[in-house]
Amino acid sequence: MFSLSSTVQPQVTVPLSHLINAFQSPKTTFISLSASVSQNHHRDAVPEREAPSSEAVVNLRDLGLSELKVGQIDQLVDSLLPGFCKGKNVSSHWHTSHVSAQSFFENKYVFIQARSFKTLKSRTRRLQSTSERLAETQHIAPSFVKGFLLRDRGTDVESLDKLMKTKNIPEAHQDAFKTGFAEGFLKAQALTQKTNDSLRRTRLILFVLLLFGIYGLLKNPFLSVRFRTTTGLDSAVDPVQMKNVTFEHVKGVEEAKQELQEVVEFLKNPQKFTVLGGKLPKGILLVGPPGTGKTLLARAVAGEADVPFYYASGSEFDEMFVGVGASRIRNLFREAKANAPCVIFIDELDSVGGKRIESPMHPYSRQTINQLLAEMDGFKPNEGVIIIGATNFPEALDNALIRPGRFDMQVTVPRPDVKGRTEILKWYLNKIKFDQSVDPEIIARGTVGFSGAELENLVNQAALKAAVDGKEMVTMKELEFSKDKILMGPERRSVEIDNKNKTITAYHESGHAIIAYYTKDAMPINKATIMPRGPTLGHVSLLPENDRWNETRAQLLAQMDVSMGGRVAEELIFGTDHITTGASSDFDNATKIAKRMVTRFGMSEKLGVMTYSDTGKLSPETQSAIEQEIRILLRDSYERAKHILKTHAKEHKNLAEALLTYETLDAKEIQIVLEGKKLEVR
Ligand SMILES: Nc1ncnc2c1ncn2[C@@H]1O[C@H](COP(=O)(O)OP(=O)(O)OP(=O)(O)O)[C@@H](O)[C@H]1O
Ligand SMILES: [Zn+2]
Repeated sequence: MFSLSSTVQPQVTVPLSHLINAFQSPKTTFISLSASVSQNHHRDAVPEREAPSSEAVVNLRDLGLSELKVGQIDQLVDSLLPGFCKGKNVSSHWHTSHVSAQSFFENKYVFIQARSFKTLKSRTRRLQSTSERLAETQHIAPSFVKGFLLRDRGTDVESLDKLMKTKNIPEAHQDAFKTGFAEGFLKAQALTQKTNDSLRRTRLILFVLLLFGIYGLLKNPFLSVRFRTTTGLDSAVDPVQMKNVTFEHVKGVEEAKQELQEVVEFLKNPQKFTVLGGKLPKGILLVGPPGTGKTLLARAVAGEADVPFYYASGSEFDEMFVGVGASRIRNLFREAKANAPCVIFIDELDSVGGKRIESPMHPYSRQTINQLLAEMDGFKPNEGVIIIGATNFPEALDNALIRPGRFDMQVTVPRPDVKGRTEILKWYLNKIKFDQSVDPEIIARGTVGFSGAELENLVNQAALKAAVDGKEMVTMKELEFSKDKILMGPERRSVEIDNKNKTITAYHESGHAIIAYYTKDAMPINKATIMPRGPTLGHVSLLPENDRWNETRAQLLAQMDVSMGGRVAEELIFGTDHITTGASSDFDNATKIAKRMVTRFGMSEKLGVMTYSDTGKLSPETQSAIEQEIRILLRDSYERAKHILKTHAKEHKNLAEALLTYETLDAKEIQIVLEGKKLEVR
């Protein structure tokens, strides 16, 4: 690996003013846009309202009986009877004049009607259009208009009657005055009606929106959890039927599946177990690193037995409010017992059942644990409820929880081995389109330590990469790409690396590759690249044939030699004065191996088979003896690497040149180059 010790990360600096502009410009567009929208809206809305109106109508509209003003009456009179008011003193006492017993309608049409009447007819009429009403006025206006006039404004009607008297309107003009007055009133009514209608409509829309809002609030899982948190104690618990998840879906954890098989049998037929007097554990603890399929296994147990599955996460019970966590546990168990046989799964058990009794961050955790313990003690083993807990830190669990009668069965769910990884990769590859040349085992060999979830992610990322590149199928290239991305960070294609550095990197990486290729006990090469990725400028990846449970002395020495290859290449090709800092992580690696060989594996003749755990506490003599041994191992390794590179100088040069041309070479291509053949042009 050619590591980048002091690369300055490119930073994007944007002047503050640019940022402010960037924020303001969309804002202004938005404002101007919304302004234009509202203008349009007005442009549309105004004609609709104004359509049949004229100057007079606008004035008459104000003549709603409740707000009838003397000045306006004058205007009205003036517009209907021009010149009539001129020279006359307008009485300002009309409001207080004596109340006539009859309205002007009664006078005219001799229609006696009780005041304050309100009929359905009148209401419907109000909804009719103004023009229709105007046409009708001649015929039915008396009873209809009167309905409005008399509604509850009797005094005003009488005042109007009086007004005509005080204004001394001549007999001949009185009818015209009255008709004009009635027309104005009707138009005012029509307008008020329209406004009321739209108000009612708006209210209805707002109400419906509010209902939707509340519904959404309750449906949204995040909000509903919050909601439950605050409303308290009656959290709803819904089981999930897990018919579609079975043991078939969980790959590479055969032992765990076997152990859980008997739990499935028990759930399928609890009576069978009771008859024989067998006692099954109440709680099963799944222990393993994140993403290894613990949740999936618990689901599969419920799915295999075809029973309800209750999911809860430990952190859900962890409440700041007294009693809420405990009450949730109570609810969960009550529901489950009512639906036995079933599975309760508590993920992150450590966050509810951890040993943090007096922590101020979790003031009521003790209460919650106690409730959990009480519930677990509270039902009989044959009741048909199985509690499966999952944790990454079993050592953090409260001792009371792992006592017999509670979580008394532990099932380890480890990271998958090479066989398990191959199975998981095959399982997820079958869900996407992949090329026949894809060999899942090669990817499995290069992904030591990956969990099931990480392998699923690897396949998914490869599929995404293939889609982005416009490919029809996923090939090894995409799988390798996503593996490297997960392991070492994304490619840094944008970094401009000058030719000199590129050449150094090419020789450095080829150095590693040559040593790996010509050393008997080294791991086979998988790939060499000079593409910068994460903090490195290039790397060579090696693949163990199998997960290595044990390593031999020869294998450890070979690993050291391969590490040395990079620096040795720099020294041989560019000279001692031009060696670079790029080999630092190679030396870290080699030193670590040498140190473990001496202090832990008993592989140094001088220091024997003794282990030295805390080197700081050793005598100075022993310390220097250890250092001496480590140094010898490293020096010998360096010399071996030098020897190999000198012997294969030609191959070294060819490989470096091929890397400079192609950037990345896979195992086959490296072999072709090292055998002195020509690479096919890609
Ligand atoms: N052994 C496996 N076989 C198939 N798929 C797996 C396996 N392990 C993990 N996965 C995939 O990874 C996802 C996440 O795994 P899961 O949630 O079961 O892990 P977990 O061990 O419960 O993790 P955590 O400890 O973080 O809760 C699963 O939904 C599944 O898609
Ligand atoms: Zn290196």
